[in-house]
This record gives sequence, C-alpha cells and structure tokens, in this order.
Amino acid sequence: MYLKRVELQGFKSFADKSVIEFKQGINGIVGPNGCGKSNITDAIRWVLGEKSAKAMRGDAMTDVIFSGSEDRKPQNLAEVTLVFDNEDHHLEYDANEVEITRRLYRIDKEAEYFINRQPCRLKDITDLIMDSGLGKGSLSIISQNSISAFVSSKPEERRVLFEEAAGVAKYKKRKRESVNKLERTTHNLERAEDIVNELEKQIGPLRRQKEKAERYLSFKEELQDIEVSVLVKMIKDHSFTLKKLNASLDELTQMQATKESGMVVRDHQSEEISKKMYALDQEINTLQGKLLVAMNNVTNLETQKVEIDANRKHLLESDNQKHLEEKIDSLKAILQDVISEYNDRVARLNVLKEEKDALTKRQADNGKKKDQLRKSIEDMNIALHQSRATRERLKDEIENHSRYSQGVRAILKAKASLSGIRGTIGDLCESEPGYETALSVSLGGAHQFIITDEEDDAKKAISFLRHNKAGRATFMPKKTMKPRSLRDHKMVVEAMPGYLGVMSDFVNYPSDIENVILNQLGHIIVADSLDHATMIAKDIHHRYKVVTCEGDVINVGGSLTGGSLHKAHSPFIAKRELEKIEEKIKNEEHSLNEKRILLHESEDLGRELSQALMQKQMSYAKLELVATNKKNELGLRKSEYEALTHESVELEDLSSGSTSSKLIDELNEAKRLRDKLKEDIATKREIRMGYVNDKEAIDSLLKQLRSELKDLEHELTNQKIKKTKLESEIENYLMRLNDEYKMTYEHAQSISREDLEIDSAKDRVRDLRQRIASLGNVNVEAIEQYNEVSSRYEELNNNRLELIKAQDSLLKAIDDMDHIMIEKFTSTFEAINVQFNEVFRYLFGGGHASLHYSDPSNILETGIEIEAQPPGKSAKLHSFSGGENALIALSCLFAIISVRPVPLCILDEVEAALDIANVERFAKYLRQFSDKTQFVVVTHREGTMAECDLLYGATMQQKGVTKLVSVQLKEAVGTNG
Ligand SMILES: Nc1ncnc2c1ncn2[C@@H]1O[C@H](COP(=O)(O)OP(=O)(O)OP(=O)(O)O)[C@@H](O)[C@H]1O
Repeated sequence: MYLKRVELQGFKSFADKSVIEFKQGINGIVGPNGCGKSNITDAIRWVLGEKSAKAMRGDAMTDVIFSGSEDRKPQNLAEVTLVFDNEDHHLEYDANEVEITRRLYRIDKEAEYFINRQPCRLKDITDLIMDSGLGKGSLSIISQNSISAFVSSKPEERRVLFEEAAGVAKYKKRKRESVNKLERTTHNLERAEDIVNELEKQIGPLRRQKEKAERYLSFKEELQDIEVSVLVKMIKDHSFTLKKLNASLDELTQMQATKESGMVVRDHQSEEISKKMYALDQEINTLQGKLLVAMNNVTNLETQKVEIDANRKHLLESDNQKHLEEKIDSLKAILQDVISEYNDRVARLNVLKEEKDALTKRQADNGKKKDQLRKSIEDMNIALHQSRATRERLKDEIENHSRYSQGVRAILKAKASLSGIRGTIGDLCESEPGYETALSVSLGGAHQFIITDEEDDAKKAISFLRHNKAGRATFMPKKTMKPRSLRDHKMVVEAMPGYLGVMSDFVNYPSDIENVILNQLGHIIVADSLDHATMIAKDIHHRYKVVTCEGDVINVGGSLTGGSLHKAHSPFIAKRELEKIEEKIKNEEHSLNEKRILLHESEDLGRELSQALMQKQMSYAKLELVATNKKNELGLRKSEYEALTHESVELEDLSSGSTSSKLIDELNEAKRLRDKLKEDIATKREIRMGYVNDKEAIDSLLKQLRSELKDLEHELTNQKIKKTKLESEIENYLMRLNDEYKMTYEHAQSISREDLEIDSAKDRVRDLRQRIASLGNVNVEAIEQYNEVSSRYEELNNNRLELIKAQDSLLKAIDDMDHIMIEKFTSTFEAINVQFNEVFRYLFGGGHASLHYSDPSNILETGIEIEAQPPGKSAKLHSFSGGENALIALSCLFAIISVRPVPLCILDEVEAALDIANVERFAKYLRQFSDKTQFVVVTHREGTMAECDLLYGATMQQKGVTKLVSVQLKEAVGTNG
C-alpha cells in the first residue's frame, strides 16, 4: 500500500485544485518558509481523521478552509482526497485503489466523509485505517515539533508510539469498547437486580392472592356448572309438577264449577219440587173436599136405595098372590136397576180404557222427546268442547307468543329483569274491527318488533340476547323513532275514491308509543278495494304502500302482493277470532241450558204420566171387579125374575122396556164422580210421593254436594298454595339464573348436565358456597397482576442472568485481550529496545541507549522511559542538545520502523536540527527503510533532498496561494536557498 495522490481544493493555502502525485520510496517537498509545505502534511492528517483544530494549527476546524488573500476571496469549502494504492489489500477494503475524502463547509460547519466517493462516517475512516500504520498515534506523520518533544514528553505519552508499533490499538479499542460495555452491563445488572429484588418482594403476596383468586374462580366455575344444572333440573321438575298441579287444579276447578252449578240446579230443582208439592197439596185438599161431598152424596143415595130395596124385598117375600103383579114389577125394577148399574160400570170401564191408552201414548211421545233432547244436548256438548279448545289455543297463541321468534320470546320472558321493555307492537296495539288483515299485511314481520323506552334499553337487551345466544330481535326505542306520514300527498289521496285513511287511523294503542306506530303505519294507505288501491298507488307514483281490507298490497315501486293470508300468523286476527269464539261459547252455553231445562220438564212430565197411568190401571182393575160382581148379581136377579114369571126373558127386553130409576142414575153418577176424585187424589198423592222421594234424593245429594264442595275447596286452597309456592320457587330459580349467571333458562338448559345426582349436587353447591364465603375478600385481578409481575420477573431475571453471562464473557474477553496486548507489547518493546540501541550507536557513533518500563508491574499502562548515553556522556536526557534530542528521537523512530514497518511515514522537517553528517546518516536510514515504507519528507536539508526519489517544490507564485511543481535536486536546493 502506498499514497498515490493527494488532491486539495480550498484547503488552507491550496485555494485552487492541486493534485500531488507521490511515488513509492522517498518523496521530498521543498520550498521557502511559509509557502505551504506543512499544509500538505496537515491535509493528510486531516483526511486521516484529525479532530483537533489545534493539531491543525487553528482555533476552529473551519480555519482549514482557504481564508482568502490579497487577490483571492475566501472559499466556503475545503476538500482533500487521499488516493492509496491498495493492491496488496493492506487496507481492509475490497478495492485496489482506495480514495478517502474529507470535506468541510464554512457556513453550516457541516463535514462530509467519503470512501471511494461513497458517503460514510468519520468512524468508518478511522476503522479503515486502524492498525494499518496510518492511525492516530502512529508514526505516519511526524513533525519537527513532535520530534523535539519526543524526548522531553512524558513516558506515558511516549507509550502511544509503542502501542501503535505493537499493533495493540485494535485490542485497546476493543478493550475500551468491552470495558464500556462492561460498565453498561454492570450498570444494567445492578438495575435489573434492584428491580428483581423489588419484584421478588411483590411476587410472594401476589402469588398468595392469585392462588386464592384461582381457588375462588375454580369454585365459582364448578358452582356455576353444578348450580346451573341444579337450577335447570329444579325448574324442570317444578315445571313438571306445576303442569300436573295445573291440570289437577283445572280438573278441581272444573269439578268445583260442576258441583256448584249442580248445586244451583239441585237447589232450583228442590225449590221447584217444593212449589209443585205445595200446589199438589192444594189440589189434593180441594179434591178431598170434593170427595167428601161425593162420598156423602153416594151414602145418601145408597141409603135411599137401601130403603127402596128393603120395601121391594118385603113385597117379594110376602105370600099374598094378589100382590104378584106388584112383586113382578118390583123384581123388574130391581133387575132394571142392576142392568143400569152394570151398564154404567161397563161404560166407565170403556172410558177408563180410553184414558189409559191416551196416557200410554203420551208417555211414549214424551219418551221420544226426551231421547231427542238428550241427543241434542250431547251434540251441543261436543260443539261447546271444540269451541273451548279453540279458545284455549287462541289464548295460548296470544299470551305465550308461541308464534314469535326465539329472540323475541326470550326478551319477553326476561322482561322483568330487563329495563324499559314495553312489549311487541302486536301486543300493544289493536285494530278497529274489519281492519285486522290490513294491519297484519301492513306490519308484516314488524308486529314482532319490540318497543323500548330508551335506546340504551335496546342495547342492553341486545347484549342480553348475545350473551345468552338466545337469537335475534328488532327493537324500536320509542323516543328515537321518527313518525312518518304521507306529507304532501295527503291532500291528493284524500280526494280519491276508495281512500279510507292511513293505517295508523285504524289502530288503537297507548299514547306513549305513537311515534313507533306512526313510524310503521303513518305512511301506509288503506283503500276499500284492489281497483281503488291500484288507482291511488298509480296517482302517487307508487311512493307509498297501499293496502286493502282483504290484505292485498301494492308495494312501494308498484309490485303487488295478495292472495289468502294464514290467519294464525296474525296476532290481530287471532285477537278478533278470540272475541268471536267467546261470543259463540256464550250462545252455545245458553242454548245448552235451555235444552237441559226442557229435558227436566220432559222428565217431570214422564214421571207424572207414569203415575197417572198406574192409577188408571188400578182404577180399571177395581172397576172391572165391580162390573163382574154386577154381572153376577144381574144373573141372580134374572133367575129370580124368571122363577116368578115362569117365563124366560132376555135382559135386553127387560132393559129396553123399562127406564132406569132416577136414583140409580144419580147413584151411578155419584159413584163415578167419587171414584174419579179418589183416582185423581191417588194420582196426585203418588206424584207427590214421587216428588217427596225426588226432594229427599235431591236434598241428600245437595248435602253430599255441599260436603264434597267443601272438601274440594279445601283441596283447591291447598293446591293453590302449592302452586303459588312452586311458581315463586321457579321465579326465584329463574331470577338466580338471570342475576347470578346472566342466563336465560333456554341457554342454561343447553349447557346443563343431565348426569347430576340432584341431592349430592345440592350438597356440593352448599359446600362450594361455604368455601367461597370462607375465602373472604378476593382480588380476582391478582391473577392478571401476578402473571404480569411474574412474567416481568422472569423476563428481568433472565435478563439478569444474561447480563451476568455477558459480564463474565466480557471480563474473559478483556482478560484475553490484556494477555494478547501484554504479549504483543512486550515482544515488540523488547525488539524495539534492541534496535534502539543499535540505531543509537550508529547515529551517535557509539554509546548506548535503552528503553525501560516506568511501571513494569503494569505493562498495560506503563510509560516508556528512555535511557541514552551518547559516547562519553552521562545518561540525563534533559541535558541533551536539540540535535541530540532529535537523534535520540530518530533512533527510536527508526528502531520502531525496523521492528514494525509502516506503509507511509510523513516527516516534516524532523532533521532540521541535525548537522550535515547526521542528516546524511538520517537520509541513509530513510533509504534503508524505503523499500517497505513510503516517505514524504518536508525538508530544507540538501542531504535529505539528495536521497529523494521525487521532489516537489512549493511556491506561492500568486500571493497566499500554494502551488506545487516537480523540481530537480539542483532546483530544489536553489528553491530552499
Ligand atoms: N486557511 C488559510 N487560508 C489561507 N492561507 C493559509 C491558511 N492557513 C494557513 N495559511 C497560510 O499557509 C502558510 C503556512 O504554510 P506552512 O506552514 O505550510 O508553510 P511552510 O512552507 O511549511 O513553512 P516553513 O518552511 O516555515 O515551515 C502561511 O503563510 C499561512 O498564511
């Protein structure tokens, strides 16, 4: 490696661009004082990284910029480039030629550095030349001043040269870096240890808190897992029991109602029977009065007849023949009476038969009527049952929202625990009669939209649905919703045929939700027919929806929707249907009651008819016996008559020829009346007896019913208490699910465990609750805090261990470097020491010199002492002459170069103080080393010039501006001269 070229511009006295080519060997620069020779050495030192303005012989670094002369203006920029031949790659740079440039601007004092024209940092330059022999402290640039100061300088200052020669600068720099690093590492380690200690203090209590929190969370988790399942199971069991209880309650209520209505009916029946019995008693009394009269009448008539019969008997029994005619007449009269009585009985028998037949027929007719009534009551019962089932289904649809989506149902169920939920549009409004279908199609699915008080209520409800995975719902905060209307089109449509109004006109709703209703329905037109609807829609350019009462829709934009509507899907239609079915049930119940009354009447009549028939049959049988007796008597009288008259007579002849006596007719009539009254009284008594039995049966039934009803009421009260208890327990379980676990029952069901044994699960819940309570205050955040602190602790502890490792390896590296440096330094020092003595002896022509460590115990920092004894003199450095000092310094310089050759050495008038003989010796040394070291020598001495391979003469042809020209030795001597 050697310096090929120096290019300067604007640097000190080099105002113009100057290029100085150098060769290997010895390059001399000569010229008169002050013409700028040393500025070249300054330029080289500057590029190689000099940072001291003083070393550059100025006050500030900008002093290196050409400051102007009489004829030239100052310049703003100084730039110097050194071009090195690097074919041997002495400089660790992958190029055969290395250009190093430094530039400085006056105005902003900005410095720029380049290596091979690539911008770089100053450090890159110092790193590049380090250990190349060109670095700071090397022998590359030695001035007259430094030569003369060498001997008198401090031993420690001198050491720098030896270090450079020993090539330990690199290690020293690395050591310095390592030491700095070690300091930083130690500092960091101390800090890390402080923090680690601090964290160790925190981590213990935090760990305990964290473990407590973890126990708490694990208990909580297990508690939730079990308790949710327990609650679900309890709700399920309770609901099942409640369902059964409800069914039983329904049955009991039904029974109660049946018994109550049975009682009312029986009471009424009993009362009716009492009335009838009273009426019968009245009738019987009257009849008995009449019977008494009739019986007296019969007795009177019979007495008269007995007298007549006695007279006749007397006449017949007398033996007087002259009275035979009278006897025959008397017997004939008797016979006629018997015939008359017999005929009367036969006639009465016939009447009784007719009456009996009539009663039998009436009884049969009444029986048929009863059957018909029973049949129609049965049919009406079935119809009523169906109507009631329809009513229950509709009620269930309306009350349990079975048609609503899952999300809407979940919100309505949890309504009590959520704030501001008013209900669905479908629940809150009702249509005017006849507009149910129109309202249904107008709202569509919006009847499920949930109205809330505030927007916040809707947000909370949505987060509730999300948390419980309970589906979706649409919410309409009543304060946020904006009402809609037909605006300017209202006037137009109002005048159109078939326009009935806007949908909201036909809806009843609470006043506070008006905005919501107007938002949904305020802009929907209702028309009376599809034709009119089409016309209206066309006229308003299909801007608004038009609906008809039949449910046809003309949508915004003009599309049409229509057809039949599934009624069950509309809450409004369902409500109307419910009203209708209620009315129907009322009518059916009324008709059923009427039929039941008719049946009772028919049953009563049946009973009366059968009693009357029975009496008739008894009367008939009695009369039949009387008629037979009369017939026998008649035979007897006829025989008596034939015996008396000695002739056979036909009864018809006797009866036709005679007229019945008035008495017999009266008697017959009296007996008929008496028998009739008796029969009537008997019939009425039998009926009354029937009523008595009925009343007794009814009264005993009433008694039984009353007692059963009492039992029923008691049972109902018990079951209602049970029901209330069950409901409140279910409510309580649901609240717990909601409050403690923020869950809907449906969600809880989806995650609950089926495999739990309920009693042991309940025990576990109790146990866990106790454990949680016994934990006291728990800081759940401690887990996060502990994790943070512990990971920080771990990180810092690792860091600390890394730092300790780094510290160890730095210490080892420093130790290694110290060993290398000591080894290199001592070996180099010793070699230089030997050479120093030799060069000294040569330059001084005898004597001896040596180098010593000022502190042998500390090779790494020891200074270098010089001991020199020129021939015949004592060894005291300060007493040497200037020339001797220079010779000693040069001895050392050459000793060093001989041990560790440098590629470039710039010597600025170092031999100025030597005598001619010594200048020559000096020059010879230069020649001796010039094959390994390139010399640039600034000199005034001819002896030196004579050894130069190339000579430059510095001139100032223009005042203050240096120019360099190549000169021959003779010229050079002249120039200096
Ligand atoms: N910034 C600058 N601008 C212009 N000229 C400068 C600047 N700095 C120094 N000089 C001039 O450079 C000259 C000194 O140059 P230098 O020291 O290189 O001379 P020299 O040839 O080595 O002299 P000697 O032989 O006496 O050592 C002075 O005349 C000084 O005015």
